Amino acid sequence: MAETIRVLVPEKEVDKRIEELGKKISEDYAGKQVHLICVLKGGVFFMCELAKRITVPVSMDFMSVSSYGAGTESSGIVKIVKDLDEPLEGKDVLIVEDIIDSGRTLFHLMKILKERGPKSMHICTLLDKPERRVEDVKVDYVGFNIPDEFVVGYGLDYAQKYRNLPFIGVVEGVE
Ligand SMILES: O=P(O)(O)OC[C@H]1O[C@H](OP(=O)(O)OP(=O)(O)O)[C@H](O)[C@@H]1O
Ligand code: HPA
Repeated sequence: MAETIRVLVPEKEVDKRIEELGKKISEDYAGKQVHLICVLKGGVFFMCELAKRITVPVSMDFMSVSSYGAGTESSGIVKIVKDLDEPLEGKDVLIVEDIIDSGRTLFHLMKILKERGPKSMHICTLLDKPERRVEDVKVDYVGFNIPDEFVVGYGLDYAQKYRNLPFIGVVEGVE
């Protein structure tokens, strides 16, 4: 059977939720500058849309990480493939992710970034799969809690495809 995509969260709902998150973040960071960190590649679509809806001053940086594999299951111990350009010292940092699944990536990434002396560090994710959590990470802003299904769109890929879909979909018809 050919793979197909079933819509899980339509574009309008995603847009509306990002608007709400932008408003809440703008309230919570009133009087401050928020330093957004995008975890590439998946986080890029969400971060751009979110940043447009934040009304306090915003700065942005990007990093790319890969997990050290341990057999078939990723260990989540992250290796920095592309580091941030700017130091984090004294900044109010908000890490922006497309999805938190096992929590391993963020658990290890937070440890590395906290050592760089940010004034504060919080997490914002478009999607959260709480059922899949292995590492305990405190997530401050969540777009949608979703069931344990493999999703694509809005930055998320299946074999590097579908990142450009403007909605969240579930891949069907694959083994
Ligand atoms: O909570 P976890 O189980 O660690 O999974 C979440 C991580 O997996 C995805 O990245 P991926 O490695 O697929 O890279 P990509 O963003 O470049 O697609 C996602 O963007 C998170 O970084
Ligand atoms: O459901 C998912 N889809 C795409 N990438 C992912 N990385 C962790 N979970 C997912």
